[in-house]
Amino acid sequence: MSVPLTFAGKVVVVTGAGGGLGREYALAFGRRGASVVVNDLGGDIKGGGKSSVAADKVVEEIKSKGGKAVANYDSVEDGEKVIQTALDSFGRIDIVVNNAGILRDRSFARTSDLDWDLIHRVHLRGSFMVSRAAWNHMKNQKFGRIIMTASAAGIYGNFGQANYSSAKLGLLGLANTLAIEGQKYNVHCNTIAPIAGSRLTETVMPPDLVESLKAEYVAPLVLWLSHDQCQENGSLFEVGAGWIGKLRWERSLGSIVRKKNQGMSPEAVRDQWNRICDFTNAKKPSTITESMASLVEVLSRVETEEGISANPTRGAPAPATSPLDAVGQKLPEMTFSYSHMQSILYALGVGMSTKDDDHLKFLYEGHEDFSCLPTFGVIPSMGSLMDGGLASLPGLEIDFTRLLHGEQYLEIYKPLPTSGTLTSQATIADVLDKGTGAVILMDVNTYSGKELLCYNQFSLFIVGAGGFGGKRTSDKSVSTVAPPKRAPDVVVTDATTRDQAALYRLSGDWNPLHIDPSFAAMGGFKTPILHGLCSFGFAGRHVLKQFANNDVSRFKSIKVRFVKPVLPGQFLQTEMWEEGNRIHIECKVKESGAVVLSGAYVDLHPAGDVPEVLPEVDGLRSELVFAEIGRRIKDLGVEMVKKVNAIFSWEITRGGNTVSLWTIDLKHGNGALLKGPYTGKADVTFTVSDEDFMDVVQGHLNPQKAFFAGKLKVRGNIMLSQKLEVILKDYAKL
Ligand SMILES: CCCCCCC[C@@H](O)CC(=O)SCCNC(=O)CCNC(=O)[C@H](O)C(C)(C)COP(=O)(O)OP(=O)(O)OC[C@H]1O[C@@H](n2cnc3c(N)ncnc32)[C@H](O)[C@@H]1OP(=O)(O)O
Repeated sequence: MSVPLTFAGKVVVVTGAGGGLGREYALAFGRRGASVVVNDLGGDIKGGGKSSVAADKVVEEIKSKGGKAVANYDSVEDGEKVIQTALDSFGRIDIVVNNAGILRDRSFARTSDLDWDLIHRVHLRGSFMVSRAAWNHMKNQKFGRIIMTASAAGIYGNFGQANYSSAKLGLLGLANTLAIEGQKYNVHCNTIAPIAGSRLTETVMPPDLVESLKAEYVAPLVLWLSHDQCQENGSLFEVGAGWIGKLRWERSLGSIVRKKNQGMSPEAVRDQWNRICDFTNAKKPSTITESMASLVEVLSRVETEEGISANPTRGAPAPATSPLDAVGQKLPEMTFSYSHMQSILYALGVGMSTKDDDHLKFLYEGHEDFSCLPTFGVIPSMGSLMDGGLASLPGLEIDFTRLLHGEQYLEIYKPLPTSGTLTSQATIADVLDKGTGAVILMDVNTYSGKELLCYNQFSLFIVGAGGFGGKRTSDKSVSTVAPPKRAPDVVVTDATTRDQAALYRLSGDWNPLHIDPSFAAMGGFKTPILHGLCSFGFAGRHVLKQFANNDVSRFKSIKVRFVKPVLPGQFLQTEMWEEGNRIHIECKVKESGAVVLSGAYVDLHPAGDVPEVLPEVDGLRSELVFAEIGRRIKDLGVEMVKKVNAIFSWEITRGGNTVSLWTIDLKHGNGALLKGPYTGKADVTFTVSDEDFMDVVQGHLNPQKAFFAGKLKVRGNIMLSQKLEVILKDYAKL
């Protein structure tokens, strides 16, 4: 048996409680133990006259059944007096039911100033005055329930009720805001649109319909919404004849009607009208944040895309897409030109300072060893990605207020130049469904000319976008690694400044989340948060200094997971464990002790070990070749075969003749690249265009470079053993 809802100890004010719905509410509250203030001015339905009779009768009725009640005869416009009665009689106020109302129906053309003002004063201003008088009492006692009474006339409009409709829907707006402001004080405000046979409805409905719309079929909803067990807040209900339904907003997906850097024309609006009004796949924003978020997303799309031409099927509903559609998609090539200024700006952005002597090599272009920080490797693709490249992919309808940087892996193949022009190619490697969010894995290769300089794996966490039916893990993801279970070998504490994010963003991550308080609020943050890659840069340089003496050529790779946001101005504490050439990292916010970077590590090249440079390859390392080949083969979706083969080879052919054959023996050390005649069967064959072929044989074009540049094409069957793949992965970890 369910426990009855009681209101013992609670004090309720019901306005307009002399009859109809208000009377029913007052009686019901009285029966269930509440102390009731029965407010009624005793006027007629048009707002004329004044009498205490109506309220007194209801008070007597409540008392006669053993309840507690007092009458109040003030106008709701004197809200203070109404609430004062509750305070004087019962010492507190817990619940306000704004019910009082009058009608002055007129067709719009005949509505006088008085008709308009009177209705607004009683309904809208009256509810405001009574609620405001109760508000602070409710806030202070951390409990309050307010009911607003709207009407179907307000929601849908009704002939002859322009004044009433507008006041009634005004009440909904008032309630929505009170719900937000009261939430954290447990002061809830909901709105009902009752359809009940009352003095008001009698004037517009036939008597038999009025009969079935009894006030007693509305009161139970009011009581439930007023109870402390009920957590509903900011909602609107239609109720009548024993039926209750909840209402919400629905918004069409809409359409972008302008192009980047162009104005917006009424013709474009006309041409997109069907799409604008099409409710297929409609959204249901329930907060201003949700509503704004899609606008932000639209803005970012306008900046990158095509606008109208993005919707080739004019007038047709947008096709349903899934995040999984994005897997394997490549983004347009990105070009990034920079001078020493960007290198220096980045170094400042991740906390370098001239107060540390050994930072000068990163801050002064005249320094004899002027260098670019290795973690700058995340920057060349950042601007283009943030400019909307990512959002342009099918299936990735990213709500940017919900995008958090989840993880980052960066591998450097050659120290980054302090200036230059680099190109980057990005591919969506996978999309994961983490339940609480979606994770987008994006692989980015950055080249200087044809030379691969670095590889990034961005892992982007879209909060709330999970549940689309994707897989939870991916073999494409570079894993985090837990630190050893012992005290760290080195701990460095470093201050971020209040303007750290404002400075860091100048390096290309323009996400407003890090600077704009209102955007941050949309993402649920009290203040803008620091870029994940800024803390990443701090941690990276801590390792570089402590374990590699700031020698950038020793920095091989870095992986981090961002587990909690950092606020600009907080202290970062980087704990480091040395395990051979791997330095494990965990980063905390010193003030709170909260771990912010976890499972992180930096891999260093051994001291004194010049990275192995293949004679023919001009700077490319053999394991990189493996990793790249592995990635490319996987990209081709080749079926795995059980054949285990430690020799991986490919040949360059022309006219069916093998001209050059390259073999990688995975058994040998770091994977030496062997050149020479190979008598066995080649597992992989690549072909090359005549032009490129000539360049290769004449020594102008290195085969590996041609391969990376996509000039060597795969031909024939490719067989890749599982063992080989495992080995390739192991190489990636070296
Ligand atoms: C477009 C251009 C590219 C560049 C984009 C750059 C954008 C930048 O401007 C944006 C930023 O810099 S944001 C600032 C940096 N990031 C952060 O502060 C995020 C901090 N992390 C969090 O808040 C939570 O971990 C959070 C919210 C991420 C996850 O927390 P929960 O939802 O509570 O998840 P939880 O219950 O702990 O775990 C659920 C599953 O998700 C996995 N997971 C958790 N944290 C993850 C993370 N950080 N990255 C990836 N996966 C993560 C968990 O492992 C778990 O999955 P499983 O059960 O399979 O293990």
